[in-house]
Amino acid sequence: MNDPLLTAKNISVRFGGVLAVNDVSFDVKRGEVFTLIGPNGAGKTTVFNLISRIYNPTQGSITYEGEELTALPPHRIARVGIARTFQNIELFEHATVLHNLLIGRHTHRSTGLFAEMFFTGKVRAAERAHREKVEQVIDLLNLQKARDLLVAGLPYGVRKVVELARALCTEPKLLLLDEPSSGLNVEETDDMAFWIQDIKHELGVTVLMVEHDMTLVSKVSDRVLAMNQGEVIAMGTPREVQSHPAVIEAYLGTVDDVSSLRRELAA
Ligand SMILES: Nc1ncnc2c1ncn2[C@@H]1O[C@H](COP(=O)(O)OP(=O)(O)OP(=O)(O)O)[C@@H](O)[C@H]1O
Repeated sequence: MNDPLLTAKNISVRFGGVLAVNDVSFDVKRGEVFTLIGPNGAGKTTVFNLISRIYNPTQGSITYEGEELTALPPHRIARVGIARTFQNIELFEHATVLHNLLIGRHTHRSTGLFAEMFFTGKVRAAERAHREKVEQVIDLLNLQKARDLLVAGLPYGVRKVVELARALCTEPKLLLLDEPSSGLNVEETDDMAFWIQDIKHELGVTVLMVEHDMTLVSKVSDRVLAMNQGEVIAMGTPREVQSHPAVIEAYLGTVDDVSSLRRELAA
């Protein structure tokens, strides 16, 4: 658990005149849930998008399993074992849950076009393996009842779990979760916390997430990094970070976030 899977060193990102991320360093250890928090505009999404290769850093380096991640084009990240979910769910709405999950397996396809056209033994065996993996994920996230339903007809909370399932079907080492609780009610957020803990304990997947809901953050995170105005202001356990004076100060003015912090501290 102490071995870093990902290391960000002195990363900065500038968008024109805005320094969105300013000299940020951290590492994510294998097997942990590492969470980025901070008020709006703190730079969390920008850091997240650097790791999922949507942006390039203006300065600094990010290594993943010892290799420079910033040299990798965005379409290659799934191949090295990085999967992500989106704040606004991105699924094929008019396909079933099962089909969405099978699509999530495409990074593991190693059979050629000729073999696929003639559905050779190798293709049949690969197809069976893909289905088995998908069924395992369906069982893990308790999606049996939804497996043959169209995504378009599912409640929002279930779609969020399907998106998580699709990311897991790629068999990631690092799972990037972009605000997993956004749009969920309290009960669904509790379920999400349960799935994240299960993913960590059952599958040993390392999780890096951006999250606003402090209850979820406290429940699932091993370590938390707090940012404000592009800079790191605190890092440590959820409790250490939430009671850090710089964090409390950064949240002042965003009343909802402060009350949520206080509720957590009082708990
Ligand atoms: N593509 C972009 N072009 C220009 N400025 C950007 C871009 N993306 C982010 N920014 C700016 O960078 C800063 C950090 O934004 P970022 O979205 O990373 O913050 P955040 O912590 O994720 O906020 P939120 O919680 O509101 O999503 C903000 O000032 C934002 O306006």
